[in-house]
Amino acid sequence: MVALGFVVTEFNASVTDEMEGAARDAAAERGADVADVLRVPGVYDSPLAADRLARRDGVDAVVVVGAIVTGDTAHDRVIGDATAQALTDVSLDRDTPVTFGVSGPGQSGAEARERVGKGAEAVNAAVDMVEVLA
Ligand SMILES: Nc1c(NC[C@H](O)[C@H](O)[C@H](O)CO)[nH]c(=O)[nH]c1=O
Ligand SMILES: CC(=O)[C@@H](O)COP(=O)(O)O
Repeated sequence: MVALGFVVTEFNASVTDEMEGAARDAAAERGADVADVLRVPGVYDSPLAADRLARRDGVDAVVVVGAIVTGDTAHDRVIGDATAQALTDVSLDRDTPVTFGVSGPGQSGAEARERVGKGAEAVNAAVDMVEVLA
């Protein structure tokens, strides 16, 4: 059975709670175990938590769940770009799949609600990657 670590972000929690629920459903459908969950304040804070999970014995892949919404500045893009790169680095450094269940940037809160399936997509990608690399 594939063991997943989840990093779930609390910023925009009304959206990320739903994303986590869909991600858990997807894990159950794929027969994967959610072995560990770390909750962090926001997407920007997720790489260190992902790194910790990727180091843990028994975690085959890490799924990051979050939603970045647009404010008045380019802050959302800074968060998205920096985090995507950092999570890629964690995956390559730890030789462990780290999948990106993060919606945005460039979306409103309402648009984020239309994308709550991103967490489930990331679970499917994580299980696929573990199987491909086995
Ligand atoms: N604006 C969003 C954030 N901002 C918070 C950062 O992710 C981070 O927690 C803070 O800068 C402290 O390090 N986070 C999201 O997940 N989504 C956003 O839209
Ligand atoms: C992207 C956000 O939701 C927020 O943290 C930043 O908003 P702003 O660009 O208005 O500072």
